[in-house]
Amino acid sequence: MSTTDLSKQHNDPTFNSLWEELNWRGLVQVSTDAQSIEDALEAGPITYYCGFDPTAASLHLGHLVQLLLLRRLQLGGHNPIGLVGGSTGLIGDPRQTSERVLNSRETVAEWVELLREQVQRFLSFEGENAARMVNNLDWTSQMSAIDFLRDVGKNFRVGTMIKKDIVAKRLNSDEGISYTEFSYQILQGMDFLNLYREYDCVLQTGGSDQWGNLTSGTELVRKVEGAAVHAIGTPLITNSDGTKFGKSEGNAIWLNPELTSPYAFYQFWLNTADADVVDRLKVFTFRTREEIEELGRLTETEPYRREAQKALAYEVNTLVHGEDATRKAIAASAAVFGKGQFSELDEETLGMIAAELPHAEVDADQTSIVDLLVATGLSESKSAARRTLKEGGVSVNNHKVSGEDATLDPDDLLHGRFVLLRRGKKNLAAVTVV
Ligand SMILES: N[C@@H](Cc1ccc(O)cc1)C(=O)O
Repeated sequence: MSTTDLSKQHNDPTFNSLWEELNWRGLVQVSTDAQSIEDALEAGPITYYCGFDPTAASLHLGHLVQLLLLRRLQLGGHNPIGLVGGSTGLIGDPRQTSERVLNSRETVAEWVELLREQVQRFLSFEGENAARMVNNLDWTSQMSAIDFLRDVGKNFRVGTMIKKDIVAKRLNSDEGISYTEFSYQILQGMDFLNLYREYDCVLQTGGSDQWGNLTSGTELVRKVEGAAVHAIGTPLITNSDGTKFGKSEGNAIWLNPELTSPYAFYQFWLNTADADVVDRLKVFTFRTREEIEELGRLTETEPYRREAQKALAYEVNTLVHGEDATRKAIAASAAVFGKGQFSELDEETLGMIAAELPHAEVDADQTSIVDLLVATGLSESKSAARRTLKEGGVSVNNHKVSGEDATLDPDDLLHGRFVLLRRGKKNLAAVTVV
């Protein structure tokens, strides 16, 4: 990922407080005492943290809500701590469904480093409230089992632990829950205590599904230190039509451009439903209330212009992949929708497009358009392909071709290997010549 210029973002000065803005953006689903949090945020810089577990080689869209919340609080003058879960990643936060498979220590350590880089991009490490990165393996790897049970475990009541939402669900499932995953909440609680002691950290943020773990920390700090610390749980993002947010054809949308290309990422946001786009702008961009309300009005009066979706896709893509990648993604989208030239795109961008389309690999001597229409699946048969060609419904790189025996020109091979074939207005496929 490239570096984003974070200095361009700011909180909206029209709100009475940062807390009010977070609520307007719909970022607070659940929290410890709201008034105390608002007061603490107003009283002066506080230190807060959010943790990320290495369960994969990249963070995904669910994490982006947290990354941007970290950023919003830092823009408000507060001191962020980004935590990577070098130890918690070895244990596994219980999921509702089933026990996790343990990953090797090497894999977890590798992923920790990849995540650390991703988290860092959303924080500023300069100025008075410079961010800090920590790894919870640093305060757990040397701890003995005896110390853990005597010093930490004594503060946890099993009765309380089994009432936590996800633990309760797992306990009542056929599969049950291992002692390992059951202990997870103690580790996360210990993190908060440690960060409270070390850095005076008084707020933890996370998804609302983290509520059990968040309160494990606030309760531990209260018990051991007699201090009131806070937690904010953000809502799970849902699509208004009931489909799952953050997936494209069942696949997760990753922040790593090698796992989800900036082009696919841009498309994902561009496809946001009218009914959801205002909510997404609130959560995933730094647009002001006024700007978002205006985009909401445009969505109502002129939905076909998709101004809100374009603003959303532009901004989120820029936040995650940088301005240059976004410009290329926009040019690529224009070409895909027949409003721009494929020949103007660079090789990498064409590769991203090809990866998202029906696709055929052919030899250099296979130049018959009829054959290519069939190979890519754009036409069901050679006779169907001939018919479409005769009707003038086929284009190569957005240029109409005609004649049943049309063939590819060497010039048609973009960057020596890509051809974009279109049938009708909407059906696009890629051919790579190997
Ligand atoms: N449990 C969090 C990650 C986390 C780990 C350690 C912490 O101290 C905080 C958060 C999650 O799965 O998303």
